[in-house]
Amino acid sequence: MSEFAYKYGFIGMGNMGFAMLKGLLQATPAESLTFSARNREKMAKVEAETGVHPASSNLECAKSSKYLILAVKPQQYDTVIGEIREVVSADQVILSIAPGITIEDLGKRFGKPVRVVRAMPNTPALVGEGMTGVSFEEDQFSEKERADIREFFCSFGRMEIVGENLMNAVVCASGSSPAYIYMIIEALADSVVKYGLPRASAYQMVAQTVLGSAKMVLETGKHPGELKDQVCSPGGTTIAGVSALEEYGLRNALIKASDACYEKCTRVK
Ligand SMILES: NC(=O)C1=CN([C@@H]2O[C@H](COP(=O)(O)OP(=O)(O)OC[C@H]3O[C@@H](n4cnc5c(N)ncnc54)[C@H](OP(=O)(O)O)[C@@H]3O)[C@@H](O)[C@H]2O)C=CC1
Ligand SMILES: O=C(O)[C@@H]1CCC=N1
Repeated sequence: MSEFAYKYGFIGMGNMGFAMLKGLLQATPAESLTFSARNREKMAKVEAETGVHPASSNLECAKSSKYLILAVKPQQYDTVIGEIREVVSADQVILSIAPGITIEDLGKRFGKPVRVVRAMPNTPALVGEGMTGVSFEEDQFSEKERADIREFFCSFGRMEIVGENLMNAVVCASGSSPAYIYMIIEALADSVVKYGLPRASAYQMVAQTVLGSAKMVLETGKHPGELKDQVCSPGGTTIAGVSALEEYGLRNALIKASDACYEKCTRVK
């Protein structure tokens, strides 16, 4: 019997905490989960929607959870750690999802031996299609804990273990990039509303196309360039569009987005 009342405890229940919680609930009973945040009204709403009981405080959440997920903004880390430091023990596992905060840095902030898993999930976790890059020192965790860590992240999508030196790149690849994809969906929809397609149809057609195209990459294993070529009939409509995208710098715009995102990761405090 575990000494902890809950298997997973979330501190912070905003966009990312809630997305992970909802995904997790597909595979985990509500009774094994808890959470804390600041706003009592919002917490009551989450409880009503999910059946997950909130803890009375961050301290209570930290004390009672085997796996403690820090789902607050990086700027809140020191406040939260200050509140929970005394009750966190090396028997627990801290899951940190903030960009730019290293495992070593987190250890220093706790000022005592803690075991940390550093991860970068994304909001599609809400619909079970998350993508999480995960980094941890394997030998610090038991076989059961490693299985639990995998089960946690897989409950709301795919996960891949990466070296910690690649975590900033993961932020660019999957943590932040859903925002870019939504911008592309919005812009592409605008571009066809211009030609008379009703807005609702435009979002549905474009979003389903993004979903289908992503599935093609994941399930055929073909190079994205090859899949693109299959759409481009010689002298056809698509190559005319592709040519315009090259002229206006789509590829370079995305590369520059990752440069800016990566650079920002190195400056998170
Ligand atoms: N949003 C995203 O796409 C992704 C975010 N992340 C990371 O996840 C973390 C959370 O981000 P996100 O969910 O977007 O942020 P939100 O602002 O949506 O949520 C933050 C949550 O933290 C709570 N909170 C703030 N201060 C405290 C405190 N002192 N004690 C307890 N709870 C507190 C807030 O509670 P209340 O509302 O009650 O004030 C809120 O529930 C960040 O580190 C972020 O970088 C990682 C990957 C993707
Ligand atoms: O924008 C941010 O800082 C967070 C981290 C990744 C996605 N959202």
